[in-house]
Order: sequence, then C-alpha cells, then structure tokens
Amino acid sequence: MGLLDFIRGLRKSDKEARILILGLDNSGKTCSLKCLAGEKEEISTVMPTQGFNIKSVQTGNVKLNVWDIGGQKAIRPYWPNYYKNADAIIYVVDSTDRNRFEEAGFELDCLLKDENLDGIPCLVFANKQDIPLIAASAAEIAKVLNLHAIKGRDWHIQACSAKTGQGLDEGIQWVLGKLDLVDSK
Ligand SMILES: Nc1nc2c(ncn2[C@@H]2O[C@H](COP(=O)(O)OP(=O)(O)OP(=O)(O)O)[C@@H](O)[C@H]2O)c(=O)[nH]1
Ligand SMILES: [Mg+2]
Repeated sequence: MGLLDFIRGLRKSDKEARILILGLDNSGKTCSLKCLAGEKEEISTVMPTQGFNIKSVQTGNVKLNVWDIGGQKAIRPYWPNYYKNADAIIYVVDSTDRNRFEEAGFELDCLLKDENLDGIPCLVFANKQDIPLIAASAAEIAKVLNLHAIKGRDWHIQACSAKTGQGLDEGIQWVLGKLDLVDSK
C-alpha cells in the first residue's frame, strides 16, 4: 500500500476521531499507545520516538486514529505540525518525575494556546501509577500543572499505568464521551 492510500485510509467517517498523544520524553506516550492497541507485551522494548507513530485503535464501533509524537526537546518544535484537525489531545505525564512537572506544565500551557487546538477536549494521563510511593497522585499533578485554570475546553485527569493497563480504557471512554462517539461494544 502506498503512502497516499494509507493517508486516504485515515480519512474520518462519523465513527472516527483523530487523537494526538503529546507529553515530555519518557512520559510513556508510546507505551500507552501500544497498550491501547493491545501490544502490551512489547513495552519493555520501546525506544524513544524520533518522529511519530500512528496507530488505529478500534474501540467498539469507533476507530481512533492515534498520533504519538516524540517528546524530546529537539522534537517539540515540530508538535504544531500535527495539530490541525485533531479532535482531542491526550497529554501524558510521568507521575514519578517530579523534577519535570514544571516543564510538563509549561509545554502543556504552550500547546493549549495554539489556535488549531482551540476548544478540543484534553485528557491528561497521570502515568506510571504502578510505581507506588513514588508516583504523584492525579490530584497532585492536576494542582502542579494548574489544570483547574484551563478555560474553553473540557479536561480530565486520569491516573493510569501503561505497564499494567490500569486507567487507560477509562481515559479513552472519557474522550469518546466528549466527542459524542458512543462506544457500542
Ligand atoms: N513502570 C512504568 N514504566 C513505564 C510506564 N510507561 C512507560 N514506562 C517506561 O518509561 C519509558 C519511556 O516510555 P515511552 O513510552 O518510550 O515514553 P515516550 O513518552 O513515548 O517517550 P518519547 O518517545 O521519547 O517522547 C520506557 O522505559 C517505558 O518502559 C508505566 O506506566 N509504568
Ligand atoms: Mg515515544
């Protein structure tokens, strides 16, 4: 299949949505996507993403075209290239990496200011909750990232683990609800 055929295949129908997964490097974006796509066993071998990955995730009768963009500092300037026509954002935070909560909040603020993302729902994954005692709670991350100050869009924070799968489906169901995509499994 050629590249053009592939891109055409991503064209949206009523039961499709284009979802962006963003967040700092090492936050667990690629692992979250793999887990959502049913490839959980592969997460130990995941390498830092140099560009982006796209996967179609079927949930009930809804097809999510999920774009996972590399989060390294040198790649972040390219994030806006992917914003147009996105239906929702998933922002992944490494809940154990307290030293970088401020940086995570800064990058989230920047992207939420982009007009191409105006008004679309934002789900924050408080990832790596399988590391007890070290992981900050979703409530703590919401506070540090000042999520309560978000205006003009629906947002939600979901505690999760891309390692165990905990919380990922709940987060996706929240997104589907906000997009009016009823998941009739
Ligand atoms: N314990 C634990 N480790 C995780 C979890 N999610 C990801 N990891 C680990 O964290 C590291 C980074 O995961 P990635 O999914 O590659 O992170 P990323 O956000 O895609 O990183 P970039 O592609 O560089 O932007 C890997 O070593 C994963 O195995 C999780 O929920 N729990
Ligand atoms: Mg990655």
